[in-house]
Amino acid sequence: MEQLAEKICVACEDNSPRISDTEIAQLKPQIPDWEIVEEEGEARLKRVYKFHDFMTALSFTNKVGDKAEKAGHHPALLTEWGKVTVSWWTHSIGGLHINDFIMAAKTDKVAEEFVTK
Ligand SMILES: C[C@H](O)[C@H](O)[C@H]1CNC2=NC(N)=NC(=O)C2=N1
Repeated sequence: MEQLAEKICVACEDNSPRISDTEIAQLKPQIPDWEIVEEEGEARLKRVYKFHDFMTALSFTNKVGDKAEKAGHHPALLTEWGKVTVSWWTHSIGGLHINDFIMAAKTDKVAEEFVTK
């Protein structure tokens, strides 16, 4: 099974394909704690990470931000005391692309470096 967290985001254009239901069924088990939610009429991947304080949450946020900038694919990040809500979707196609699944898996890897609760 291809490991999502090891994959690299592909360039994404307006006409890139959304991820298929078959691919979602295959790949979702690698990111079990992520939910697929509908927001503003678009499917998004969303997960809340919990931390023991604000600065740890902020540090996690920055690390995810660095990964995003390097990958050229950017999440919505909501940093609060003790928690960060991360959402991934692909603006250019108004929904989910394989890149979002790759970045969700990479986000889980970043979280492994932190003490979460
Ligand atoms: C030109 C630039 O690469 C694009 O605008 C990228 C930037 N980061 C992005 N991030 C996300 N999540 N979706 C996009 O469609 C997207 N587009």
